[in-house]
Amino acid sequence: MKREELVKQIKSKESYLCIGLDTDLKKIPASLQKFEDPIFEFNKRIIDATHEYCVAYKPNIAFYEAMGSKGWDSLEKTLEYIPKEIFTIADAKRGDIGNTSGLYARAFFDNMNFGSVTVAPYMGEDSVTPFLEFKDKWVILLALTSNSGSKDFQMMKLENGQYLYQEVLEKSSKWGNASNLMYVVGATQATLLKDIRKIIPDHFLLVPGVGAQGGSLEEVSQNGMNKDCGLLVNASRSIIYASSGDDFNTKAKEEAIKLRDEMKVYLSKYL
Ligand SMILES: O=C(O)c1cc(=O)[nH]c(=O)n1[C@@H]1O[C@H](COP(=O)(O)O)[C@@H](O)[C@H]1O
Repeated sequence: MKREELVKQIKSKESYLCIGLDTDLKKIPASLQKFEDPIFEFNKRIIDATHEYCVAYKPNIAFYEAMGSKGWDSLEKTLEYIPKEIFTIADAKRGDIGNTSGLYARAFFDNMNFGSVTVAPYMGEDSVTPFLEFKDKWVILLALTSNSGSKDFQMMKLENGQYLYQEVLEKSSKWGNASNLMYVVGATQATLLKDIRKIIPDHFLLVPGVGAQGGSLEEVSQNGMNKDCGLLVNASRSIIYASSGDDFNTKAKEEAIKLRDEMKVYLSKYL
């Protein structure tokens, strides 16, 4: 997907919501277990109920990989089912020597038709650039993650006085551009978004960590928005498991609408 198409969708839906399809067989209602592919049935109902209110879906690949070949089937069917105008993120956190990264890129961009893939920056430039060679596809590079372990390396002070995550942003922003490279910044790190915007004013940010992890949507929006919105804010569990009963899809819809309504306000206030 081209950047202009993503921005257009955000403006027309008045939403920068990304819904995480972190679908766990143990958490989906008993009534769906009778289907041949309960994971797909669940995702299908979630997509039907929420697609008007979000601009992206992010299946976390771990939830599918954990189920072996059946899980990959559910993932492929889910990807096919997502309406074409919606941005898709393979949350796989890949990255390896260049030759191997090229194969990961083919897996998600050629074999499956994902619009983007999350990539870890740890192995450096040649591990990331193979993902950037695909037209209208995006790399979403981990910069400052939402978990407590982000302190272990990402917040390490370097000799030049910068934190490691700042160095990651500065250096990697030259590998691609604001039309093929985004960054992950956790919603729990919202206070640092103003500083992050000084380094990368134009790039889109994928911001997970509102909902179940407690990040503030208002703080993220106030500190992180740029002239094109520049944000995709993800919520997974708080939407897809808003109810554990058969009304899971209507409850998911309600949660998605709540977030979209809040986003509408912030788009008019901070954009
Ligand atoms: O790359 C991610 O999406 C990601 C990065 C990060 O720093 N923190 C984070 O929670 N995530 C993912 O975002 C989703 C968050 O899920 P919830 O906490 O249920 O909303 C999960 O799929 C995580 O793997």
